[in-house]
Amino acid sequence: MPKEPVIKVRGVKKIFGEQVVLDGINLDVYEGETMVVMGGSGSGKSTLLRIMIGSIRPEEGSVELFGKNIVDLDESELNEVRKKFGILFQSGALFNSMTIAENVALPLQEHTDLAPEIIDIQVKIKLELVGLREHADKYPAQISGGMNAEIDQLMVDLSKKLHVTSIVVTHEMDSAFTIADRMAMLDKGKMLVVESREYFEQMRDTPLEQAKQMSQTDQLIRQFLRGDPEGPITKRKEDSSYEEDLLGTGAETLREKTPSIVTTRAKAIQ
Ligand SMILES: Nc1ncnc2c1ncn2[C@@H]1O[C@H](COP(=O)(O)OP(=O)(O)OP(=O)(O)O)[C@@H](O)[C@H]1O
Repeated sequence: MPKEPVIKVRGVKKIFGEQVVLDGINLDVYEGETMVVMGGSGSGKSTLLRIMIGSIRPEEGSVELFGKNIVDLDESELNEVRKKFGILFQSGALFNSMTIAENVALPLQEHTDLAPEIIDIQVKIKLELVGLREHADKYPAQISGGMNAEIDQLMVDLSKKLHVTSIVVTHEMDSAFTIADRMAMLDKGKMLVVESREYFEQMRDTPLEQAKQMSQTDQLIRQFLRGDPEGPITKRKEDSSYEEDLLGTGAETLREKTPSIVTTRAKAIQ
């Protein structure tokens, strides 16, 4: 594995309103590896991903993609960098009124000067790579059913064949363990741990008696991976007030604001 990462996140901090959603995040992703980002609901996974693709800017820190800090780029410079990577949404994000082949051709038509016959060939190659060449003229709705289970294997195959670098956010643990080379776990806006898949497998498979000797962090990771009802995550929830549990770190802020909201409403009623 080369020393320099293709994606280098350093000291990223993101604040929404008064809530610190990401706090000093560091992450390196190396060429050809699949990095799975995990974490509880609201831990900041989507926000981190959105910062990494330049769709939102952090208050602090840098994100280097292919050696370029994208945090300082303007929209047209960002679009140049964006040509080097793809974004796949859970829902597919395909144009439903266009065939599969037309969907794949679109970015090539929009962003390159390639002749139509070259684009045709490229589309066929791309579809063959993902096992969809025979479905080229179908519409997205005609092929979506039953494809989900194949996506994991597809990612593993493509990563091997093309040496693609991937960052995946998922809640599905089976999927995470199938595709990941390394995994990163976010917890309440902080990067808890970035480790090999084997490390996380070891955490997940540690028997309860042995797990009791582990650090709080390892026990938290173990509970998260196993989805166990008991453990440090549950304890933390039980120890927090209902308000904190409901509103997270924003609870304090909202509490401060509540009187003014109430006042405004009262005034409106009068
Ligand atoms: N545009 C926004 N404005 C205000 N708060 C936001 C915004 N986007 C995200 N947040 C808040 O930031 C926190 C982290 O959200 P984020 O969506 O990154 O979490 P997540 O780990 O992806 O969660 P999930 O697994 O539920 O999708 C949450 O408290 C969320 O409410």
